[in-house]
Amino acid sequence: MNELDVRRVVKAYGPGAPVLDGLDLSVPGGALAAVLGPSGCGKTTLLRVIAGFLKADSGSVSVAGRLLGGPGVHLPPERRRIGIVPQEGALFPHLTVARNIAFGLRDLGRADRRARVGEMLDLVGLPGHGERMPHELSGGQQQRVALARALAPRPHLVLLDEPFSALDSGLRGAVRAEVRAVLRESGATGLLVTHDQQEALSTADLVAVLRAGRVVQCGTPEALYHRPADPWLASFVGDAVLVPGTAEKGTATTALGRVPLASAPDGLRDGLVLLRPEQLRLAEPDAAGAGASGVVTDVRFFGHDAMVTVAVDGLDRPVDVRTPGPPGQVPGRRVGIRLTGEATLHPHTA
Ligand SMILES: Nc1ncnc2c1ncn2[C@@H]1O[C@H](COP(=O)(O)OP(=O)(O)OP(=O)(O)O)[C@@H](O)[C@H]1O
Repeated sequence: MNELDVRRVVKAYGPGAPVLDGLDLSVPGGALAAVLGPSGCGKTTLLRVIAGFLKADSGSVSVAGRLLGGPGVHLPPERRRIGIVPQEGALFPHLTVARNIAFGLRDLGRADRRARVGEMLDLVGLPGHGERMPHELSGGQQQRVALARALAPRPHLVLLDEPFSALDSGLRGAVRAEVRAVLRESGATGLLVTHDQQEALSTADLVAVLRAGRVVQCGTPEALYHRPADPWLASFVGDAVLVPGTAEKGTATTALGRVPLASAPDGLRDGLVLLRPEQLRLAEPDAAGAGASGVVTDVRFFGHDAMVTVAVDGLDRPVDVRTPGPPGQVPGRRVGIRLTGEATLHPHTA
């Protein structure tokens, strides 16, 4: 199985703090991993180090057990067997779709090249489009051709650098799903760089969040969302409700009620309890099971759901409750709150 292994990679552009500061990242063969982080955190730098366009100051990069960059080793990009799907304008505008896809297949004979281009066009759902010019395709079709071009030489790893950012939002979801399906079918390992949390959570098997030059957490989308390493990360990947609480025997007691803990640092008793707004349910103020009550201060309706802000008795800051469908609430109404699921506990200082 193919596998990407990035070990303790350091990369600085100048005398200041390094952009990558001892970064570790492993991606199992066949998985699609997303590298997610705020603008300027070093995502593109990491991609360029893996691809071989940049040399790391120290550390190593291996793919499929082969050392590509490390002490005394720096293979050029064309010898790394890595495919790249860049942001936009990815295709050579003066070449047909077939010639774009055949670009990395110069080592094959004519007949084999032709056959491989045909296979790739089928794989990305564009059979018969080989003689078109890139400008004759939609944005989504162009990205599929870019993916076909990257996959054609059978790379061990495909790097996707914000490949959906130029697509309008209506098209983005569909193209993402197609790209994911094509990558699965090809069996290639993928690394998708994005600053879009929804994209990372909905598209990737694994999400690695970058901050201050390191991966702060790498896990499945579910683990990242429900067991975030710290409150910053929790807020970065979604909406978070943070309330003070006390832990005892795996359960936290808060002003919102009691909730089982999915994780807590060893020995931590008092801290911040982290929940997602959809774990809070509105109830009648005196309903059985309601752990708290308060007054609705704001209601925002998003169509598929709504966010209801509640000033809870005993809490300094209001909390957000996500409710499905029309909220059926108005500011000023008194409501109860019930907690569901599990929470995580974090130190106050985190
Ligand atoms: N060639 C360069 N020379 C000097 N500094 C650079 C260079 N390239 C990037 N940087 C700096 O390194 C940091 C990380 O940049 P990088 O492009 O890797 O971040 P990113 O996470 O991809 O950001 P974005 O999401 O905005 O694309 C930034 O502070 C950037 O200004």
